[in-house]
Amino acid sequence: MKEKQMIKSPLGGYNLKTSSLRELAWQVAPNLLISFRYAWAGVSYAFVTQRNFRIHAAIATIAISLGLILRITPVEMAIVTLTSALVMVLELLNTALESVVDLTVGQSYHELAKIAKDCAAGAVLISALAALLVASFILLPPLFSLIFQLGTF
Ligand SMILES: Nc1ncnc2c1ncn2[C@@H]1O[C@H](COP(=O)(O)OP(=O)(O)OP(=O)(O)O)[C@@H](O)[C@H]1O
Repeated sequence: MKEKQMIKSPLGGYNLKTSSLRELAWQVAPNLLISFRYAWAGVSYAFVTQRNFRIHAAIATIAISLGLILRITPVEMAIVTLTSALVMVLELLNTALESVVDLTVGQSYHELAKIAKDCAAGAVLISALAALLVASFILLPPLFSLIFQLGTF
């Protein structure tokens, strides 16, 4: 049975809190499998429509494969995986935010829409730069030593 609670907000007014269903949602996933399917639909949408997401996915695949080939330690592997995933996660959030902004303001110019989109793009940029640095620190030394070893044969 659905339970509703009216919570007094500190800024005045009330927030409607429901224990199980979100009443304002057009549809709520009835089970975990369908939830997963919606999440996968989001990832597929980003992959098909966002060139940057495809680039990040390709770079992440290369970085993780290199890590396996170079036999870096499990902790290093975890760091490379996490930083690569972070870039893709932020790209997904950037795509979500762009959609919400476009839904709100349509094709009209709004200074706040610009701030929202620019900041979301900035978050992706910073995570990509950090991932590049992390990959350089972890992958380049063993890669260079492998190339050096191959060169000496
Ligand atoms: N409605 C708007 N009002 C004001 N500025 C906007 C608006 N829509 C987009 N812009 C500006 O145009 C830029 C590009 O918008 P767009 O929606 O293509 O985002 P993007 O980050 O370039 O997309 P992608 O991540 O797909 O490359 C934004 O970063 C923002 O500066």
